[in-house]
Amino acid sequence: MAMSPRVSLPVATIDASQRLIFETTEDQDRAWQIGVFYLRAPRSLELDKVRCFGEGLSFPDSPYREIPKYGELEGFISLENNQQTKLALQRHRWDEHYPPEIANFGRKLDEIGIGIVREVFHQSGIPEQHWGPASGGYAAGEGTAFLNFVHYDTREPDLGLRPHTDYGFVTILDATAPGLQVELDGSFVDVPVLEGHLVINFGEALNFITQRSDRTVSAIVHRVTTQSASNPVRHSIVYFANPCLDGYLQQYDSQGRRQGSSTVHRLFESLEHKLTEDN
Ligand SMILES: O=C(O)CCC(=O)C(=O)O
Ligand SMILES: [Fe+2]
Repeated sequence: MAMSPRVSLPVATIDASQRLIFETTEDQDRAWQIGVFYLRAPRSLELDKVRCFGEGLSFPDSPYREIPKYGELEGFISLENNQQTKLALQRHRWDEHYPPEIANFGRKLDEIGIGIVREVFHQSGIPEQHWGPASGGYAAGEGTAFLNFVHYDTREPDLGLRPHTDYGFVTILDATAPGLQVELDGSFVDVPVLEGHLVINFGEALNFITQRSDRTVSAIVHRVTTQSASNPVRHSIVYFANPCLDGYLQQYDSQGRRQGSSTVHRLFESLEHKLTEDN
């Protein structure tokens, strides 16, 4: 297979007060502009243990494969026309179906996700009283979130995951092997696994709610290359920070004036078709 160029991404950390810090303002500018960066993983996450849990799900006899489907988006799902197979659950079901340490891990990712979204709002100039309503509750600790455990079915010839942007605000990704690529200047480049770091990318809903503010973030197009049985096995832990799915998103400017809104359904529907339709 032809090698793709590798990208060098900005690196951020989360400080003790859950604020997102970049080494330089240029790094932060680039993260906002391209919509993706690395985040040093806080040690308290105990990623190794959570990775083990995810690996267990790829075995055919895993009891987690019996978790029922809740609608289209939750449960044990094999995505059509993609190799991606996943157990996906929204926050309000974590305690019912995940072991306590996994549900707690999800809540630690909630804190990170909220910290990142709040930093985006800080930079946007949107007055703080609007952050909750603008984000369908997410910035105020509501909204919803998915904690998904993903693997790639190498018996299928498809791409691991077709090119797409994520729907929500922020995606937090931990992957064990190469395969993720992002689109920069019209071509796909590899995002190497950086030990001890998560990959963060911004989604469409965050782009939408910052569009009329002082600082808009981009939602980056990304994909996962076709995984074959001879590749190192790619497992990933994916957390999606989302608005309440039945709610609204609001666009505010830095004067606190409402400039536009959308139902979450309307924004997400258009994106779903792009990912799974055969074309
Ligand atoms: O598995 C990965 O690395 C990427 C997953 C992803 O992009 C997604 O689920 O939206
Ligand atoms: Fe994605």
